Amino acid sequence: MAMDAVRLEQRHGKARVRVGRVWREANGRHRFVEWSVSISLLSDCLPAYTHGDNSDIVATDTMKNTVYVKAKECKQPLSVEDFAIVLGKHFTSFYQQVTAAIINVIEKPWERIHINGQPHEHGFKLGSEKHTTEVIVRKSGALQVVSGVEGLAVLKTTQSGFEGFVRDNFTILPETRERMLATEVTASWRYPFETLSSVPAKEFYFQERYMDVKKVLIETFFGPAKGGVYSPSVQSTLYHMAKAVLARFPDVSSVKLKMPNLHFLPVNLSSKDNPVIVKFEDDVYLPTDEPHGSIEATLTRIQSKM
Ligand SMILES: O=c1[nH]c(=O)c2[nH]c(=O)[nH]c2[nH]1
Repeated sequence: MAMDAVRLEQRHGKARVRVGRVWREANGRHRFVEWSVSISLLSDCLPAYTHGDNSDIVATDTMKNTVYVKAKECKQPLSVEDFAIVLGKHFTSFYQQVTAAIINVIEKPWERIHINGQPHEHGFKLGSEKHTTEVIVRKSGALQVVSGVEGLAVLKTTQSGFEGFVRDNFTILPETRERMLATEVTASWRYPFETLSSVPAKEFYFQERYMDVKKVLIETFFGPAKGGVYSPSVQSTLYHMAKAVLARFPDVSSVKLKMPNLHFLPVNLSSKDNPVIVKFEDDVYLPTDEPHGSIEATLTRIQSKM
């Protein structure tokens, strides 16, 4: 049977290239990062798919090696975004057939250890949430930079409720103004820079922005240290968090938040003989993350240019 005409869309790359990089400062202090780098190249290499002709293929093994070469060449500490840009520039300028490079980097949260309040010269411990980025570099110099945080687990023991939702024959969830609220935030935010040359030259620009965005997300989730802030739903809290980021940072053009609702269920225990073994009084909960609510939204500035 003759086949209809087909269209082939393709990309190839190397996923999860792990690299650690130490920078040794003259004063004895070491800087350290651990990255997991994923590369995807867009290139005109259709003959490899259709005719077994690999002559235009950049080997994914070569892409892996490039990560180590570029890590070595970076003589100063840099952010995941800047490293992704270095790689993206390389692949799109070095290879004639590569039209775009999509680079994802996840940084492991190694944090400098403190001994008796003193920052250690070369000791680190693993923290929790991870700094992520996705950078797309095109041969033309067009650029897209998205930064993010992954695994930011937060919980508050009160100041959360859920009322006024649809009730039907299948609904058993009681309305409440008193519950726990727990989530593991995955956030990503997009910068308005559209070309390589418009990226701010300021050292650690992306790293600082990452710290600042995280701070705003956390402060908005919790509210003031005394009293906090009431959350009528995960949706509402998510929206306020995203809005706070856009309001505070003119150089962020959109924010995407994923906030699973990690339920803490009230515990009531009874038996045939003993109707009240444990009565729930906002004190004993069953933590569960399966199933969980899945709530996500993207908030975009309408005028996204600075
Ligand atoms: O904040 C919440 N949003 C929901 O959409 C939802 N659905 C649900 O069962 N509990 C909750 N809580």
